Amino acid sequence: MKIEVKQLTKVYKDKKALNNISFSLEEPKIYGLLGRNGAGKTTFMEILSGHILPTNGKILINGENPFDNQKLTESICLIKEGNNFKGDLKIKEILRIYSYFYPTWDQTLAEELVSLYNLKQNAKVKSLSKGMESALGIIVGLASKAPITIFDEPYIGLDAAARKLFYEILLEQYEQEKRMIIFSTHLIDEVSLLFEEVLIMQDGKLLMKEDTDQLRDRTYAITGTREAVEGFIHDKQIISKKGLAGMMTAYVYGDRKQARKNDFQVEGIPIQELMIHLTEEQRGA
Ligand SMILES: Nc1ncnc2c1ncn2[C@@H]1O[C@H](COP(=O)(O)OP(=O)(O)OP(=O)(O)O)[C@@H](O)[C@H]1O
Repeated sequence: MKIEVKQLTKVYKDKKALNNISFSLEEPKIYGLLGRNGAGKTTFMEILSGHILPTNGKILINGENPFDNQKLTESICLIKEGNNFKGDLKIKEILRIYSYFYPTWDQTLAEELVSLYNLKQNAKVKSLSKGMESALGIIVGLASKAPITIFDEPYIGLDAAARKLFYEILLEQYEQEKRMIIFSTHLIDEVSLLFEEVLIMQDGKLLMKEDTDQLRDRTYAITGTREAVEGFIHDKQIISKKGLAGMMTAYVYGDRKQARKNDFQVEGIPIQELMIHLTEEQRGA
């Protein structure tokens, strides 16, 4: 699948939720779509899924507009934070409905996951706890095997063990058959190892789109005495710096070999930290 985002803008009354963004996604990868509250992530995913129209610009999937386009929407599965399913339906009915909708649906996987998550096929959605309802969303997203599967903060109420199970199955399924998975979450530390590429949004703009390994290679954290670190970073591009009791840690762009030569303590920067500091840097600018 090829997703082309061209000068995409969405305005709600006086709020520009998306502000003229352009990029493309071509490979079956696990993409992390990150950003602070209100950055525009959900709006982007809703347009991509063909649920809402942009104000200006467009998204093309394999050259076509996803809005009102069943041929395309049966290749896209969006699992939202909540309210994915009608309350009066039973779990087994939901699985049946989705099996009709998605040509790639895997009923065996769906049933396996229903029992792994201890759900009852005859239970109605309205009788489920928040976590159970999230589990059902995850099951549908995984079993859809849709070539574009989108999870928008899909696990409200799910405990840590249930989330871990989700990551494991997601990865296992992805390894068996690669597809485009777009994953938006605020629990970045937990999932960042799954991401092959990250997209960071800020105030309706795309701040960064980069391969995770490359991002890890071109950023690092150094710690040392304040004087030594200040001396080292004065000609470097800095993401942030923080001093405490005569010591300092700085997040830096560049090749970490030079820092190693200087006997600093050198480490990678967790993606969550990067996201926080990049979006702060931008806000302050
Ligand atoms: N239906 C709507 N009507 C009016 N404003 C909206 C609507 N949907 C979103 N917005 C506004 O557009 C902006 C982007 O919202 P969006 O939900 O896309 O952000 P987000 O990155 O998904 O945020 P979060 O991480 O909090 O879910 C916000 O300022 C939000 O208030």
